[in-house]
Amino acid sequence: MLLVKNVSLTLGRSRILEQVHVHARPGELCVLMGANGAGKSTLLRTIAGEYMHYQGSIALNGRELHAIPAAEQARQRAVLSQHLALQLPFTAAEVAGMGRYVYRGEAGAQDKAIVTYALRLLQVYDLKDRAYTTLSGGQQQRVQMARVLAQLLEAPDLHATDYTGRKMLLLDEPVTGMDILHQQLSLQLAAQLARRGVLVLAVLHDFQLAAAYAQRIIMLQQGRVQAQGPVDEVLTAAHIRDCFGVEVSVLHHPLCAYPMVVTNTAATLFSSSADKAIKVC
Ligand SMILES: Nc1ncnc2c1ncn2[C@@H]1O[C@H](COP(=O)(O)OP(=O)(O)OP(=O)(O)O)[C@@H](O)[C@H]1O
Repeated sequence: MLLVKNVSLTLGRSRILEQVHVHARPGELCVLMGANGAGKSTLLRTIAGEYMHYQGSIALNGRELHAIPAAEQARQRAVLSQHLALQLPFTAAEVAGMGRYVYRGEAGAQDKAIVTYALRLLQVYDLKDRAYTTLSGGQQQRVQMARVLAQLLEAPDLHATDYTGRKMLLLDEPVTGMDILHQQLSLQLAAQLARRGVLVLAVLHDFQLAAAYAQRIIMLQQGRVQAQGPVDEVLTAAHIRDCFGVEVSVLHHPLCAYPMVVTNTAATLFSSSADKAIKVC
């Protein structure tokens, strides 16, 4: 269980998170949503132990983050950060293999089997010997997903282990740059991990993907939680208008049980004077 209670965070001179209160249970795929700059990545990074000067409380299974040694935290959770820049000429397999560093220095046979399994699941095994820097953006993102999967798994089989209460996966915009097939594949993997007891917290911008895969959505606005709860309760036209300033309709999906968010293109975002200014530019 992850319990974030009244967490506030200041970076530089700016208050980025304000009295944030969220919780997530093992086995849940929770999605963090909100406009650019709302504080999603900062919240994820704070939970990942990157900003330890937070005020309030962050507890994992009843233990305050401050009390969990960094090495233990690294074995409990895997983090996919936004905009990972790697300049050194590592191969794709070496990058995925970095996920195993938290367990031991030298990669043993089991580590190699897990890395191979993760690369195959993300369909990048055939790229394993390529220099990571020469891969396309979407391919790099799939290798990064393989890295966090390799960090999380205890066996080269997604279904072999029950991770309940032991593992947390933090994903910051995991499907950015991926094509539609690999977006679905990556989120299905995250959902499978959740079914094996992993607590998954993912930042997503796409309402459709959030509706399809989340059990709960947490919507942030200017560093505060604007809404959190089941998909149907949070993905409403009113919450989306408040958080994003966009008029949408929320419809019933004709085939699936989740809601469908469509933008109302008739509602213009520009006043006529702003419109003129754009044309002049
Ligand atoms: N190290 C920092 N120092 C000062 N301000 C920061 C720092 N990191 C982030 N911020 C500010 O905190 C706010 C929230 O940033 P954050 O990256 O968490 O937003 P986000 O919701 O993830 O946005 P996006 O959707 O654009 O990724 C932004 O205004 C950002 O400029």
